Amino acid sequence: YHIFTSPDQLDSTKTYDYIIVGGGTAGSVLAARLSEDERNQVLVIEAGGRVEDVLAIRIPFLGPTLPRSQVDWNYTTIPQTGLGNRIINIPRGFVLGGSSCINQMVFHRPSNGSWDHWADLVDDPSLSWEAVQKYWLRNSRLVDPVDGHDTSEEVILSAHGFGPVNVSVYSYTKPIHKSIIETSKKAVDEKFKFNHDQNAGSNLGWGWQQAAIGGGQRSCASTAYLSPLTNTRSNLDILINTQAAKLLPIPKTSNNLTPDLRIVEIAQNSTAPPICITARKEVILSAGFIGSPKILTLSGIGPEKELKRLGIPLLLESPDVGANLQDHILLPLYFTVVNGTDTNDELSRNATLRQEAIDQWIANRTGPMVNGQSNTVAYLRVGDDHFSSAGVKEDPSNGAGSAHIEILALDGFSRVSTIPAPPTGQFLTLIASLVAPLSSGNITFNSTDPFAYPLINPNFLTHKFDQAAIVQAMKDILEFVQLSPLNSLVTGIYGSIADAKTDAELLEYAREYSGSINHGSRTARMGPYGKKGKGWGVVDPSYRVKGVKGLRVVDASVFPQMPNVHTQASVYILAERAADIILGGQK
Ligand SMILES: Cc1cc2nc3c(=O)[nH]c(=O)nc-3n(C[C@H](O)[C@H](O)[C@H](O)COP(=O)(O)OP(=O)(O)OC[C@H]3O[C@@H](n4cnc5c(N)ncnc54)[C@H](O)[C@@H]3O)c2cc1C
Repeated sequence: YHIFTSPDQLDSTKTYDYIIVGGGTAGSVLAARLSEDERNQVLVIEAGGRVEDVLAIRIPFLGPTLPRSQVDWNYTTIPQTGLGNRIINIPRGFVLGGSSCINQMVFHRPSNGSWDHWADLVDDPSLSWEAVQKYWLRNSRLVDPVDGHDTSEEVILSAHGFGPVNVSVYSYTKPIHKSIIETSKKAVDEKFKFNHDQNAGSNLGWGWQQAAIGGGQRSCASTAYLSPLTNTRSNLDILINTQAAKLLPIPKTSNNLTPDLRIVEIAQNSTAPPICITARKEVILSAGFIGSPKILTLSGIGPEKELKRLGIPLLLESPDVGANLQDHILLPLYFTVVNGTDTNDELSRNATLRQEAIDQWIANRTGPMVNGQSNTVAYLRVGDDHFSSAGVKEDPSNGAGSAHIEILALDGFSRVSTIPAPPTGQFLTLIASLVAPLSSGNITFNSTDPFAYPLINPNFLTHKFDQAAIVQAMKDILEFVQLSPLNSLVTGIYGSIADAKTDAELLEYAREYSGSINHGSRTARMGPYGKKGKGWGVVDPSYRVKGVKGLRVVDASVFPQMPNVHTQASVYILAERAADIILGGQK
């Protein structure tokens, strides 16, 4: 493909069949797949720069250094009433490959029942587990960890595919994680049972964590889908460092009143003169759960009241644009472990050790830098009484095989909260996450400047169910660390959580220390064909924006309901499916 850094480098006589706005996780998949047919001329417009320019993207252990760096959009929420009015960081990848290049690489597809539930919600069987299986297989593949250890007890090879994203389990497994898995294998309580492969249909129980890492390097949308095409695909152009501001309708040539939104207005900053490019076939928005509703709104597609307030002429009333925002919260609980246990604490504290590890990684892609931060993970359900006591009639998850809460195990004191890392000692961090939240908010805007930041309000921890579920997650963690053999490694609880005895005190701790695990979604939700208006979604099951022509949205904003796992694999699967639908339509 050709890469351009400024719009004036584009050949002004060249035209494109497809314009993809946002070269992130979904956008990179679409760019690679749509350009497989050499008759298609494809243009990607990406706000950020190139992955190759940032070493920390490639080194898995350095993942946590990427948020708040130059490859992050650096968004924040408005004050969150459920979290003591704190403002929460919302990182998003500002780079070709998007958030897949700055995320923590955990790689989980939702359970089999989740997909079937989504298919029911949007009334389209082509979203069922069985129907999307081919997209899972097409997207990722299991590779050996760099230490070459036998993984047959850790994953089920036959559940995995042959796609470009490399996925592996941890190398050089640490004693804490061995102990966690041993504990789960011995646990009497079903909820803590060992799961041989959390990507094989059921996510529930403890398992060895799978991460988008191969050959010791992060495998993201950019390196997996685009890098292999660097010297091929003359029909793919990628324009970086450039933002799409809004979409404009093609001037009408007939009495057809449906707006045809194939003109993209782009600019490099708010003072640069905007340039318009027209797609012959379609524009696809893949600008993420913040970028896509923003572009729709600035183009006059959104809730009428909101557009009026902003003074944007209404093109199409679409009440769900920017609505239904949900995210998963993250809450770390810290434990001291037996003195001298081999954890990552020294690596995190000692700059010389870290540099040596980076040098080793650069020399031969081995050593501690080849791993992400977590290594074992559990997905759990809460009891049905949690629904009724919160006044909830339906199970908030995607069904009986899906989780409400997650526990991520990190060896060492993880720097994911405002609690300062202690200068000495060895730690285990167990992060509680709510993966089936009912708290829901929105994205709104207070400016028509495409470069202005929106108001992001996930309304974290405002729903009664979420409050009960996070307390349950904390109790589950406190129960698990007392089980054998893990209880012989864990020596105590660290921090003020040790004093929390009642549910109310546990909830207070959660309000004080929760942040986002960065799974924002649903701001241009998918709904069934034919149904329009509030609650029926922004796009149909073929990702077409309802009520206009020439425009689809393909990214995390279209999830019909939150995945009850980490979100990237769902984005990849939905993007592979979108490419298939688009290419199928042109045959
Ligand atoms: C710090 C962090 C940690 C995470 N950890 C995990 C994890 O461990 N496991 C997991 O499964 N998921 C994780 N996630 C979530 C997951 O990465 C995202 O859900 C997924 O990557 C979203 O994909 P997307 O295509 O919707 O958006 P993105 O990948 O964010 O892509 C959107 C792209 O559009 C570009 N863009 C936006 N606006 C414009 C515009 N106006 N013009 C041009 N370009 C634009 C952006 O720069 C970006 O490249 C994490 C996310 C973050 C940020």
